[in-house]
Amino acid sequence: MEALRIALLGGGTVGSAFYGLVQERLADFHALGFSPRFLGVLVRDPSRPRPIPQELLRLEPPDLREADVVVEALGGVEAPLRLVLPALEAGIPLITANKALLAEAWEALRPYAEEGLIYHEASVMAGTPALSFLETLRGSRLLELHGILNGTTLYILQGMEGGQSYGEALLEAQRLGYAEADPTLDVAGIDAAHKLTLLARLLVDPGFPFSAVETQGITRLTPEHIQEARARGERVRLLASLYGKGGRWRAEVAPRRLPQDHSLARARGNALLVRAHPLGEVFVTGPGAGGEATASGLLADLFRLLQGAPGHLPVPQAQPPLAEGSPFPEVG
Ligand SMILES: NC(=O)C1=CN([C@@H]2O[C@H](COP(=O)(O)OP(=O)(O)OC[C@H]3O[C@@H](n4cnc5c(N)ncnc54)[C@H](OP(=O)(O)O)[C@@H]3O)[C@@H](O)[C@H]2O)C=CC1
Ligand SMILES: N[C@@H](CC=O)C(=O)O
Repeated sequence: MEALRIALLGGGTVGSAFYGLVQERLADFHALGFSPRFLGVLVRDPSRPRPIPQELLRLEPPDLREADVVVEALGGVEAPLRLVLPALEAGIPLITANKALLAEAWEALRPYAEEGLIYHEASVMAGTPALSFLETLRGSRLLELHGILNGTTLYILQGMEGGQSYGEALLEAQRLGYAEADPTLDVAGIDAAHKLTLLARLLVDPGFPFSAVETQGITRLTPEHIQEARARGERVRLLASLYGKGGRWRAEVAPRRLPQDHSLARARGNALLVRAHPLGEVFVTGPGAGGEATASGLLADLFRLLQGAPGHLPVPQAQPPLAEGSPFPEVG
């Protein structure tokens, strides 16, 4: 049995769930010939209660170059970047759920992603296949993509449809561990824009800039918008859309009106709808936030790594759109 030394950065909602899931799935590691061992778990406040043994908690990161794999669930950009870069330089693979890091620090991380050292299934739609789903679609050319990529805003919009207030629904999403540490990232559409950037790099342009995503959130939506949509037989969802317009890719995050019987409107979880040539239309839906759902995505990546598969590779070169897309109407 080969030892597998894991350095875990972050022991919050996601990091704690990942630690627990590794313990629960020891038999699967053993079946692959590995015995996992945590070198340490980086946190800010070791006195906070969490389901990780106290002796593993670290205020300073363990030496990441002693790890076989670094799993990052800290959040933010600067702090994780400073920690993971030396490990990547040393050729140590990184598994991360941190879409902000990938979206905003791409210039530094791209060479390692192109080497296959970065695994990030959990960064988009948590454990529901989004990146692996889109990788298979590379056999076709993307025509357009529309996704519900943020669980917090979906939860808020569903709550408002059921008569909850915006504030109550947001608090509940935070309690469930769906929201970012700074929930402005969710409600202002920035988290969905981070995720859309990653999907664009995987499918249409390896250098797609985060700044190119036109982003609106749900903060100016009122209960009246939701009720008016319902009266018209529609639902409002925060959609992340990537489509061709005037020969260029447009990436937008905005609240959109969907017919209530549309697959995206009916989805209870996060969802991704893709039209591609010659494949046609494909749709995937499932949980896109929460500790366990995200830990499942991280663990899938760890198994992928142990079985010799590379990380998530950006598309090799930019591809112009084949056709004009048809985004859903915006609200208001
Ligand atoms: N929650 C979710 O549903 C999902 C989250 N993600 C991503 O996963 C990552 C983690 O999210 P989540 O677990 O929810 O966040 P939390 O805030 O619950 O956890 C963050 C963890 O990182 C630690 N931490 C943060 N900054 C530092 C630092 N500078 N130094 C040392 N420790 C630090 C915190 O320590 P302490 O506990 O002491 O405060 C905490 O343990 C984020 O990138 C998020 O976007 C991705 C998909 C879904
Ligand atoms: N805050 C995010 C967590 C998962 O990425 C969300 O609500 O979707």
